[in-house]
Amino acid sequence: MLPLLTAKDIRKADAYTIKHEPISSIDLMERAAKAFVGWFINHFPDKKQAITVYCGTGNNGGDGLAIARMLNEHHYKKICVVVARFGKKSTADFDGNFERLITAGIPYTGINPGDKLPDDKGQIIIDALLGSGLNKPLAGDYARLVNHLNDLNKTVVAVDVPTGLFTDGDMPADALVLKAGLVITFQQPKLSFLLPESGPHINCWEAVNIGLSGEFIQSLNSPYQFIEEKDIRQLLRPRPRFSNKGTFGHALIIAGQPETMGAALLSASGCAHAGAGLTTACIPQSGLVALNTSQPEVMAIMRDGKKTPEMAWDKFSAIGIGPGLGKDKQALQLLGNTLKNYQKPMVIDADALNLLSANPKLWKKIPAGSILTPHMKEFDRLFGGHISWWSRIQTAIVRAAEYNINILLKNNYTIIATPGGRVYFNPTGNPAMATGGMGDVLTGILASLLAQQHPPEQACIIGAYIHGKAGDELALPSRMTVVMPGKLAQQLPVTIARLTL
Ligand SMILES: NC(=O)C1=CN([C@@H]2O[C@H](COP(=O)(O)OP(=O)(O)OC[C@H]3O[C@@H](n4cnc5c(N)ncnc54)[C@H](O)[C@@H]3O)[C@@H](O)[C@H]2O)[C@@H](O)CC1
Ligand SMILES: Nc1ncnc2c1ncn2[C@@H]1O[C@H](COP(=O)(O)OP(=O)(O)O)[C@@H](O)[C@H]1O
Ligand SMILES: [K+]
Repeated sequence: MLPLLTAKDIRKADAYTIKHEPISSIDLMERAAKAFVGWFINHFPDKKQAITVYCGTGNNGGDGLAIARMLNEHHYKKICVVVARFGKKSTADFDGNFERLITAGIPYTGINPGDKLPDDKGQIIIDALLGSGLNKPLAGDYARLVNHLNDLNKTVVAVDVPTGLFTDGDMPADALVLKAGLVITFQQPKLSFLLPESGPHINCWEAVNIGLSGEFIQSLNSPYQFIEEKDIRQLLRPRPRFSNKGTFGHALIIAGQPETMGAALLSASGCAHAGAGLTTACIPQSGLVALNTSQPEVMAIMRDGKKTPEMAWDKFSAIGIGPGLGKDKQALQLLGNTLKNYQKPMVIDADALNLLSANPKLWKKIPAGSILTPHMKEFDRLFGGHISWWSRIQTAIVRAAEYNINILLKNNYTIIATPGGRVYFNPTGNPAMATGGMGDVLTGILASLLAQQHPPEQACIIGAYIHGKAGDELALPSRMTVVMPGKLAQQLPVTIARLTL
């Protein structure tokens, strides 16, 4: 896992590294600039392109000056530096790098408050105006400059953080930010890069290691963690040779209405393909032919639409409930009965979440360790409206602890909040997965992993990762715009095999 730090903690990690490595802060800046330049050269190898580096007078600006000098050393011929001197102060490392820039004979233009903004003949803009030190929304001269640069519609490469973007905390929806085609960010993605509010401002980002003390970063015990492939490789176990279907549990998927049988089929398919030993689907009677035809592997318990069928609850190692279930009286009764009769962690999704929102009495019946899988709208129905994704995360932390549950909030970077206060961000998945039925497959995967005895927190981490990874394997190589959920379910055994040692 890659710990994700807030700006405050990043400053602490910078200071610790400077003191204990030890390294002078200007040398750390040099290292950061070098890491940036390494990536920059890979992405933009054409050394004849005109590049303008816009620098503030803080350490982000100091990085910009060092980057301009290094690009010049790498024979980028047309480097132009613009220094925005909008404040009275500058940092010592900015000043140090300014001297080095002058010594290297690189020309620069200074702009002071109220000055006319210079023309820009560059093809590429490097944004080193403000970084993680942003402490208020852009206004005045900064706003004027950023609006001007946005209007130029050039390729912008941001240093560490796009100017105007807060790294964490609530972000106003209308925040002014210098839009970046690429952000080369230091040490770790900033938390805000993983939230939808950053979508309009960042096309893509790359994190480069600048060697901040790993030991110190771990000691901060950040609640925020970024899942990496190696974590999944550690968690997935090969199937033992002496095993049988009983070894991998029996999952029950309670889902579907006559008109939403597809949700039940997709969920059951996700469950079986993710490796449950046995999968049973509790479905409306009218769906039996569809189930038997499309998935002969899955067993059925039929519902007549009137009362909850008799079920031997104990024989199921895990339950997933909700996809396409409907919100009528029978669905409510079925959810109530399930919560009354089943005490092990279960997966609660879709209509089961909507029923829960409308019937808050059910909250106290949810088994400890259960997994709730809302998308944004379901989340807000459960917990009230939110002004930002940051505030949704804070609510998820509180509610996961209060109800002793895992909340898997679906998103481009799906967010998992655990009862112990951890927040995991899942890196896999892509927009080709934004298609109806995709969440139903995830519910099946999660129920399957619970049935296979993965503890709920692990099931969330593995489930979100392999779901997104299967989607990536299908969509990315051929730039497919849509991945069908049924196809994704079929891809799962391949994805899992590739990740199993
Ligand atoms: N040793 C370190 O601390 C390192 C820092 N690095 C760089 O340093 C950056 C952070 O530097 P700083 O903390 O100096 O901060 P910035 O350079 O991001 O900002 C400079 C100053 O601008 C002011 N400011 C904030 N918001 C403003 C606004 N809306 N309008 C006008 N002024 C505003 C603040 O007083 C802030 O300190 C990182 O993003 C990274 O690029 C890297 O060089 C790696 C090492
Ligand atoms: N742009 C995207 N990037 C990554 N994953 C996505 C994207 N869009 C959707 N997904 C994933 O697809 C699933 C969609 O779930 P959901 O909205 O519940 O679908 P449905 O209710 O139709 O089954 C979630 O797991 C989500 O993370
Ligand atoms: K910047």
